[in-house]
Amino acid sequence: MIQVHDKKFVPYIAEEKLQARIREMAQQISLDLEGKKPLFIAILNGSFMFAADIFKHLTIEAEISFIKLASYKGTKSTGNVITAIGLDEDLYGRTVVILEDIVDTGKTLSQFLPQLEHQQPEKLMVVSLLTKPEAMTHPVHIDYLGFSVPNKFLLGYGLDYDGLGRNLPEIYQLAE
Ligand SMILES: O=P(O)(O)OC[C@H]1O[C@H](OP(=O)(O)OP(=O)(O)O)[C@H](O)[C@@H]1O
Ligand SMILES: Nc1nc2[nH]cnc2c(=O)[nH]1
Repeated sequence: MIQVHDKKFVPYIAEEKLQARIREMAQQISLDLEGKKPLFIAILNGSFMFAADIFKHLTIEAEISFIKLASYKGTKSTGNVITAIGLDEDLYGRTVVILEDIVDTGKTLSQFLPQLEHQQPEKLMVVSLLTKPEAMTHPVHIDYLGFSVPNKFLLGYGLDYDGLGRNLPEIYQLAE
């Protein structure tokens, strides 16, 4: 059990299990997108660790870029997604792969994906380490998923509680 600010969290996904799944996902993506020179777009802040780990296990030619979107404050979605750093790349005709740490309500991606579609990429795919099917109010198709998890607030491996906990190498769940 660990404490961050006022809340207690219990271990949920161990580092070895995370890393093994990420390697499998990278292998599958490499097989499927061979020769496509995909452009990966990681959504900051939360995805920085996942993006780095998955990207280094890819065995194909690929590019990566970053965009900053945010909607969470404390342990709740504000329902208001803001773009804090935009995207410079031209997506026309490209295979574009979004990297997310978590798709929770689906609000962030359901607002962001249409903006990308507008630029007419050849293909637009989503990779997410985590999703919470019970929380999804804005359905988002996930092409490559790490783990499906219950509707409880998670911490660690990029995911924060009011700015803290992102550095934890494993994932924790809010204690009952
Ligand atoms: O599906 P949703 O309910 O929209 O939630 C998913 C979003 O929430 C997290 O970002 P957050 O807004 O917490 O910002 P951060 O990545 O900077 O912590 C996560 O990285 C996703 O982008
Ligand atoms: N830290 C954290 N951020 C999130 N953003 C969307 N869902 C979550 C979650 O469960 N934990």
